Amino acid sequence: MTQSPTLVNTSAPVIEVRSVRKAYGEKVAVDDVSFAMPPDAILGLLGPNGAGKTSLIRMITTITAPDAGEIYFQGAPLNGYHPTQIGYLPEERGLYKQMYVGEQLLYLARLKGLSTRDAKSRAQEWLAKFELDGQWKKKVEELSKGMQQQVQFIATVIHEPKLLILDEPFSGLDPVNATRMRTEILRLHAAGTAVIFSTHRMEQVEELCEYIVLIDQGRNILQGKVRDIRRQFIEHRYRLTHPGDPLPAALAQRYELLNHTPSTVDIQLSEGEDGNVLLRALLDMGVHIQGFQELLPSLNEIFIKRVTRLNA
Ligand SMILES: Nc1ncnc2c1ncn2[C@@H]1O[C@H](COP(=O)(O)OP(=O)(O)OP(=O)(O)O)[C@@H](O)[C@H]1O
Repeated sequence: MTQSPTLVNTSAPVIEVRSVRKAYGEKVAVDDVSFAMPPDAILGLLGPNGAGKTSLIRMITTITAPDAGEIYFQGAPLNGYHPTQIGYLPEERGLYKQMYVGEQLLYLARLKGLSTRDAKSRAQEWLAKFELDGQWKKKVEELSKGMQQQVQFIATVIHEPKLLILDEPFSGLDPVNATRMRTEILRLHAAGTAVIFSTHRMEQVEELCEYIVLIDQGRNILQGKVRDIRRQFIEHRYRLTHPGDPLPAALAQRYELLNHTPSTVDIQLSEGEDGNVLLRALLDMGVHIQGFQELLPSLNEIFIKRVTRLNA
């Protein structure tokens, strides 16, 4: 039964997961996971296959309940009202293939508490945004896979949820439609919607997410701001871009050089050595510097490093 909203604390984390555990028989899928998601954040929920991400999302959306621990939504214990504040696009798409697109959107929007009138006008508006306005009377099975995905995205956002949970939202979309969906997600976020974004595509996470939670084998192994995490994994490496002339021999004698290309080389410093001192040394050696940049590890490198280290 849907419960009425409890007191909403808009400065509280939109979702707070406290020591949550979930097992399926002997298999512990989520093991003592805790994190708090700042209001209006875009948070990347990451982890290798089988890490427990879907199990966690299913608890946040109240599809299943934790065996232990608590989940809070805007400061209140998760209850039957909260699903109306959440939009979830699961990785397995789940539209009724035989239903007409318009009818389906109205049905799903009504389930989320919209009046028929609002549901209809919003469905028409959203379909027009995705250039699907001619599809109202088509059966879902008559649409391409990418179009079905866009219709399901519309069903996920039509009730203007406070929290959007998107599992691989861009998979199967061509670049134009992926860009269109990304624009709509960012527009919703700018209007105050918090987003949990689950994907294996790290470049998308770097582009969209300010925060990440990384889970592996059911446990939360890394969390925080992407910027801070990248700094934590800093490797004291600098990329020099030069015109392609041979580099002075003294450079290779003094420093470890990596990843040569005709016009770049990465220079490894040891811990405690200063990038500014390196820059000065390059100038003193007469190197023609076209570019000089500290290399921060990518999320992909951090993911592989953390996950393989723990599984070794
Ligand atoms: N209904 C279930 N019954 C038994 N085991 C399950 C069930 N659902 C998930 N599991 C197991 O729990 C673990 C976590 O699965 P989950 O689907 O949450 O991972 P995931 O991080 O979403 O993986 P992926 O990235 O591959 O989608 C896996 O070992 C999986 O086999």
